[in-house]
Amino acid sequence: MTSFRIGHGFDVHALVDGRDCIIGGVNIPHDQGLDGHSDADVLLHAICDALLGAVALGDIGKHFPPSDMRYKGIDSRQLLRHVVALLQEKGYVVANIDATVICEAPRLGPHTQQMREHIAADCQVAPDAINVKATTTEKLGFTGRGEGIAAEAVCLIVANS
Ligand SMILES: Nc1ccn([C@@H]2O[C@H](COP(=O)(O)O)[C@@H](O)[C@H]2O)c(=O)n1
Ligand SMILES: C[C@@]1(CO)OP(=O)(O)OP(=O)(O)OC[C@H]1O
Repeated sequence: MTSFRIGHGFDVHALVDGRDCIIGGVNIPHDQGLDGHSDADVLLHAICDALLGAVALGDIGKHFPPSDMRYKGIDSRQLLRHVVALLQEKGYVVANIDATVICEAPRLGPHTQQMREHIAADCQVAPDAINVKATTTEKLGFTGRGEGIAAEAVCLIVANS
């Protein structure tokens, strides 16, 4: 019988002056960027947590501690590729991922296709196995006030044998 597992991830990073706004591996033009120990790619972090959750391997902070200087400023695509390798060691491959980025600004619609292509390449799947959505919170809450950006992701993984 084919073995499937699901996972869920959620992440938030603050919007601050003087940082790049990197989401889904795309550097998006914006007057502020995301703060963090790494490049603070909130979408890729939610996806890493979903994949780690699916194989019961904890979370991103366990594998890449923010106290470890090896991860300072790291491109989160490297973290995602490492997580996918861990999945493969456990005998699983990605079936599909669906994710939502939550922010008032910047507008993400023009960039979601490129995000999908990056995520698909890093997960070694076709782009149509990856979906990236964007929503505002109608100016409500910390995302609505532009204080930060949140992302959620769910994934399905399948045993590769
Ligand atoms: N940062 C964002 C937020 C939203 N979008 C797109 O706008 C649509 C409407 O957003 P609502 O919050 O009013 O539902 C949404 O479906 C996205 O396509 C965006 O591009 N960037
Ligand atoms: C990605 C890591 C890497 O040190 O740092 P941050 O960029 O601070 O991101 P976070 O989503 O808080 O996850 C923790 C860390 O694993």
